[in-house]
Amino acid sequence: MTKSSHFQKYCEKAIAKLSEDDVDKFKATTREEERIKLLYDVAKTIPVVPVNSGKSFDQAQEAKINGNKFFAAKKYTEALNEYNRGIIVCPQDTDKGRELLTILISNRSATFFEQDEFRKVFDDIDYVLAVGSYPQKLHYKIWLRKAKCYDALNNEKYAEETYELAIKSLKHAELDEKGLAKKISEIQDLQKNKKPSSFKNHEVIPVSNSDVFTGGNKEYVATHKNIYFDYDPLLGRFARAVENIETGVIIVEENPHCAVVSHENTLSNCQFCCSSTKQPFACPHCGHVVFCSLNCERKASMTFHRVECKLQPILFLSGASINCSMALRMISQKPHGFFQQKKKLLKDFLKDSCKKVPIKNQIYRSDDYVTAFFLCRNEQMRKKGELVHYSVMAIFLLRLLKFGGYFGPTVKDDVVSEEEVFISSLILRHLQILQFNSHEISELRNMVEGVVDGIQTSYKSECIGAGLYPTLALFNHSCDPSIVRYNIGNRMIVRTIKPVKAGDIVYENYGPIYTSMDVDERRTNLQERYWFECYCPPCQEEWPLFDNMDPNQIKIGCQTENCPFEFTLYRDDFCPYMQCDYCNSVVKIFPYLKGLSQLALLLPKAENFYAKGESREAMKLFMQSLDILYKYSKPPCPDMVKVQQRLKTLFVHLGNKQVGYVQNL
Ligand SMILES: C[S@@+](CC[C@H](N)C(=O)[O-])C[C@H]1O[C@@H](n2cnc3c(N)ncnc32)[C@H](O)[C@@H]1O
Repeated sequence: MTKSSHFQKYCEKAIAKLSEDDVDKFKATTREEERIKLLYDVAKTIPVVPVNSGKSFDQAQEAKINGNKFFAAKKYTEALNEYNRGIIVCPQDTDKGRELLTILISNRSATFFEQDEFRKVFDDIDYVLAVGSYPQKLHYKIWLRKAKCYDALNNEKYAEETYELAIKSLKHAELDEKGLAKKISEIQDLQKNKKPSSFKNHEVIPVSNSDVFTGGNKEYVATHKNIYFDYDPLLGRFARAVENIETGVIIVEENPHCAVVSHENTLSNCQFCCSSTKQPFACPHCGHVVFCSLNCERKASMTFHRVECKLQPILFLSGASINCSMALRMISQKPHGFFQQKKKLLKDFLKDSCKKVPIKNQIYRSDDYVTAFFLCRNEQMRKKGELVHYSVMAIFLLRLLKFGGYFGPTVKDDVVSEEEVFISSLILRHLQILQFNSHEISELRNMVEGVVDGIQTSYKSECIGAGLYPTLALFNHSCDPSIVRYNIGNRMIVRTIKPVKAGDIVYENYGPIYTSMDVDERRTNLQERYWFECYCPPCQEEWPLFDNMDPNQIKIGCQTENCPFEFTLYRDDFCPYMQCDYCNSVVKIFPYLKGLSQLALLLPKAENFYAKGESREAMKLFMQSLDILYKYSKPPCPDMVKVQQRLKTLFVHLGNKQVGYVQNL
C-alpha cells in the first residue's frame, strides 16, 4: 500500500473502531473464515465509490479531428497518439459510437500504412470488421489499403483478390459517375504497374531455447530437467541441480498463475499478456485499460475483466498495492463455481497441514490453483494481530467483487453469505502468499524513437506489473544469485548466470545484491521483507562491495574434494606452489594463471562485439569468459561481476522492450 493511500486511512479508521475485546477475539481465531466473519461489520464501513467508465463520445470525436490534422501534416506519431486515445475512450454501446470507433481504427490503419507497419494494418482492418459498424460507403478504402499491404509484402495472389474486393465495394461508395470511373482506373493502374517491394521483414530474434523443455522435467513442467526441488525444515523448499548446468541455460520458462499490469501502465500495456502496445485494442465498456490484440481482449473479457471492468479503477484509486490486485485476480480469473468445487479438496489438504513438499507423483503446474494455494506464507512466524489489516483488505476486495457482479447482480453489501466468507478467506490467504512470492514483471524502455537493437543505447528497465510464478517461487535467495530473470510478455524466463555444479543449490535473488549493498543492510532488508536471516557466502564471509574489490586479488579453491579452503594471491606477487592450511595438500598455481590468461584475448573481443551491438557473438564470448573465471578462480572477483553484468544486460535485451515510450496517452 502506498503511504498516504485512501484505503490505508479508511482502514486505520475502521480498525480503530475495534474494542479490546474484539482484538482479543481476533487473536484467538485459528481460521481465515472466522477472521472475515468477525471483521465484516467493521470493514464494511470503508466506502466503495463507483468510478465513471472513462468513455466519452465527445473526447473520441475530438481525438479523431486532432488525429486527422496530424495525419494531413504527415506527423504520424502524433496522429497515432490521438487515434489511440480516441479508440480507448470511444463508447461502444450505441451505433453512433461504434461507427466513430471504426473510423478511428481505419484512420489509424492508414497511419500504420504510412509507417510501413503492414501487419498492424491487417490487424486494424480485422478490428474494424469485428466492431462491425464501418460505413459501407467507405469499405472500398480498407480493401484498397489491405491490397496495397499485400503488394508491399510481395503477396501477389492475395493482393489481386483484395484489389477485386475493393473494386466490388465501390458500388456502395458515394461517388458520382466520374469519380467512380477515376477510382476504378486508379485501382487498375495499381494492379498493372506493380513495383517489386523493397520491404524487408524484420529479423525475429530467437528469445528462448525452444528445445530446452522437450523431454524436460516431468514433475515440475516449467523447469529444466536438470533441476529438482529439495526440502529442509529451516530453508523450506529450494532448487538444486541434478547435473552440471552451464552458464546461460534457460532453467525456468513459466507462465504466471496470475499477472497484473500496474496502475501507471494500464494504458500502455495489455491487461491480458502485459506486452506493451502501440496499437491498443479497447475494452467495449471502459476506457481504463488496453489490450494488444482482439484475442487478448476477448480472453480477458471472458474471464477476469468481465468482473474487474467496473471495480479495477476503484481499487487503483484506493491506493492499494499491486499484491491486492493480484489477490483479487486469483479469484476473478475463475468463476466462483470453481472455488466451490475445490472447497472440500482444499479443506482436506488443510487438515493435513504440513503439505510443504508437493504431493509426490503429481505434476506441478503454474495454472493449478492448489499449487499456488500451498506456496510459502511463513505462517508460524506471523503474529495473529498482524492479520487484522490483511483481513480488512480481504473484505474490501470481496466487496469489490460483489460490486463487480462476481456473485451475480443481486447481492447485498451489508450482509455476507457463507460463500462470500469462503472467497474472502481465500483472498486473505492470497495476500499472505503474495507477500513472499510475487515477482515484478518488467520491460526495457528507450525514449529515443528509431534506435532498436544497439545494446549500448540507453534502455532502462521498468516494472510494468507483477505476477505469481509458482515454480520460480520455490527458489531460495542468495545475495550472489545463480540466475537472471526477464519477461516475454508476462512469461518469465530464467537463465543461469554462472556455471552450476551437480548437487548445488540454484539461487534466486530477492533484491539485495552483495556487489551494491552492504551486509547489514541486506540482512535487515531480507529479514523485514522475507522474514529470514541470510547465510549466503557473501553474507557469512562479508564479501566486499564491487567498488571496494581489489582488482589484483585472485582467489583459488583447494583442489582436494570437499575441502573448503581458498588461497588468496596477488597478480604481481605469487609463488608457484601453495599449501592448503586445511588439508595440507599442495596446489600448483601456474595452471590457474595460465587458464585465466585466456581472458586477455577473450574479454576485449567480447567488449568489442558488445559495443557494436552484435549481441549473439558478445553473449557467446562473455559466457565462455565466465566459465573460465569460475574454473580457475573463485568469487568475489571484479572481473566475474563485470562479465555477469554484461551477460545480464544481454539476456534482459531478449525480453520485453519498448522503443519510444510515451507516458499517458
Ligand atoms: C519465495 S519463498 C521460497 C521458497 C520457500 N523456501 C518455500 O518453501 O516455499 C521465500 C521464503 O523462503 C524462505 N527463504 C528464501 N531464501 C532463504 C534463505 N536463503 N535462507 C532461509 N530461508 C529462505 C523464506 O522463508 C522466504 O520468506
